Amino acid sequence: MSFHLAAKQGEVAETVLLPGDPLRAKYIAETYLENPVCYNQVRGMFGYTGVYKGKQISVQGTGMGMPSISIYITELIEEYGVKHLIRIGTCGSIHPHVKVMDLILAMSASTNSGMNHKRLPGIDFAPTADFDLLQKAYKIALEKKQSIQVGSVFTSDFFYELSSADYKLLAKYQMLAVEMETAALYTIAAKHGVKALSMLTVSDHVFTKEMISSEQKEKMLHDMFEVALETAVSV
Ligand SMILES: O=P(O)(O)O[C@H]1O[C@H](CO)[C@@H](O)[C@H]1O
Ligand SMILES: O=c1cc[nH]c(=O)[nH]1
Repeated sequence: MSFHLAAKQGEVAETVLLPGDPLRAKYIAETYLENPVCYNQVRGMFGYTGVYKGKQISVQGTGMGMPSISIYITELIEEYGVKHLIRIGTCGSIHPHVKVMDLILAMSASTNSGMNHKRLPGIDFAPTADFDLLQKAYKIALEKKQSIQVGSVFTSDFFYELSSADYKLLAKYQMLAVEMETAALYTIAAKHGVKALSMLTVSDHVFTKEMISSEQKEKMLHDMFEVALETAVSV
């Protein structure tokens, strides 16, 4: 057991999918994995391990925001030896070229969080995806004819406080979308020399206020889960 995870040694796979919503973790395990075993229910943050196409895969909820995901991925890496971490999240488009329902593969993540200034004093660290995972996921998403965007995202501590002017400035610098965890994932993966990728379904557009319907969301999340699972078995 670690502080926030009830798994015993050997119960977590080397490759873990990471949705923010713990119920999404439960859904993925029960829908896509053979013989799923729930290893964590502490704080309702479900974690499961099962088999996909012959390979052990885990799926672990992370909660929302950098502090929450930081706790889970630190314990997954340090206590359970996880080597590949693939976030499967949602995000809001801030860019004219990025439509709702697109799949974003986040090459890098800027942030307004102060965590990395504390971690790396005097440095503006550039949290970056693992290239091997990124190119594998890109190839798989292309084969599945998904509408893919590859680029930089913005990881925000705020869901509500940013203004239109803030979002416009981010878009001017070619940030495609906002979400709340990727910068922490990439930073902590880099610290431990393990591989990480964040893939994000665009659930809404910050400027147009367009949102995907629940049926569209189900389909788009399904498409993203398949890309994530295929990527997971390819590493
Ligand atoms: O859908 P998830 O993975 O939770 O990701 C996004 O949704 C949450 C906000 O609603 C934040 O966690 C944000 O990053
Ligand atoms: O963090 C998020 C996630 C989805 N949509 C947003 O606008 N922000």
